[in-house]
Amino acid sequence: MVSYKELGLVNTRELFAKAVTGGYALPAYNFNNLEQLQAIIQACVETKSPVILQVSSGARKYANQTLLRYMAQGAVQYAKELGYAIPIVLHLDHGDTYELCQSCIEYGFSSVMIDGSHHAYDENVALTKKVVEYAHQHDVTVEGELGVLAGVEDEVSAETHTYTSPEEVEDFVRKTGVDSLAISIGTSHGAFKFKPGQKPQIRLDILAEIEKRIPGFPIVLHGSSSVPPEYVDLINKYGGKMEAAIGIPEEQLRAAAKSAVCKINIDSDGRLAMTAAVRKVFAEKPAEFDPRKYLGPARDLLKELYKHKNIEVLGSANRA
Ligand SMILES: O=C(CO)COP(=O)(O)O
Ligand SMILES: O=C[C@H](O)COP(=O)(O)O
Ligand SMILES: [Zn+2]
Ligand SMILES: [Zn+2]
Repeated sequence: MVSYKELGLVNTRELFAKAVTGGYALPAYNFNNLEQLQAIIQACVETKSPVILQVSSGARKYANQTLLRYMAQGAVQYAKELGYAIPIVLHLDHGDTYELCQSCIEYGFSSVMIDGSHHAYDENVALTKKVVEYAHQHDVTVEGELGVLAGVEDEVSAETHTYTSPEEVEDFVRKTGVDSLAISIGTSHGAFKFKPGQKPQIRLDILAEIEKRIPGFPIVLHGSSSVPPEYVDLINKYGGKMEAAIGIPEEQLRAAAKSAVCKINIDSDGRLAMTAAVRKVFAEKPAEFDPRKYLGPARDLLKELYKHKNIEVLGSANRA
């Protein structure tokens, strides 16, 4: 058993309490490699923002869970070296079993998500409650989920959104004891969230209804990339093919961040930024073959993106 506390990581409890009262949201950025982690930490140190580092199932398969864990734990020292000790949460994104959550907790994660939203309600309650009981023994915080996002998620795909039903949230939170709740209000994973011609719109009315039922309770939004057109244009300009990629407008996320939404998950925007930067180098300098010469610019653009998110969208800058 490795306690996250000995590693200098923090759980989400106090950070979420401050974010709810302060009217901002914490960034939850996924990472799979060194350059992404460097960009996240540099951006959050420079903007003095607390941060949630997320490890997904895809990341565990791609990069190895142990390696990612040591990297995130090392980030605590890295931030200090950069000159400012920001609060860092190491979070399991979309945990699907009790055993996985347990193993992450034993190896120093400070927060886990148990995503039981694909199960029947009662099974979701039972699974989430079981994870909470174990996690809380170690002062690890737990995110649950109610409602199903459209699109592909951990190889499971849903055609349409099943919006979170506001009637269920109070019962779910009370029965499970979760620390935060991910909801479905029209966001979705990936770069193709809306069809061309469709108005990109999330259901802030459902969010307001949910907040009425569980006032001040920390809410999480998944699938919250904005898919900046400038990145899509760069990708297409330099040989890519990503027509019709559409995300969540930033002003809607800004509005959500001011409410009880206190964690906003962003992964795809980072993928787009890196892809755009790498494609540009490949197109302009075809003889380049040192990975640092294209991953470096990718890291720089990524850092710029995260600083923008912290300052302009989430409001998490200067909250560390
Ligand atoms: O929700 C996410 C990770 O859990 C990421 O969402 P995006 O695909 O919109 O970046
Ligand atoms: O939930 C989705 C995240 O964007 C991570 O996805 P991934 O499993 O492909 O790494
Ligand atoms: Zn889910
Ligand atoms: Zn997600």
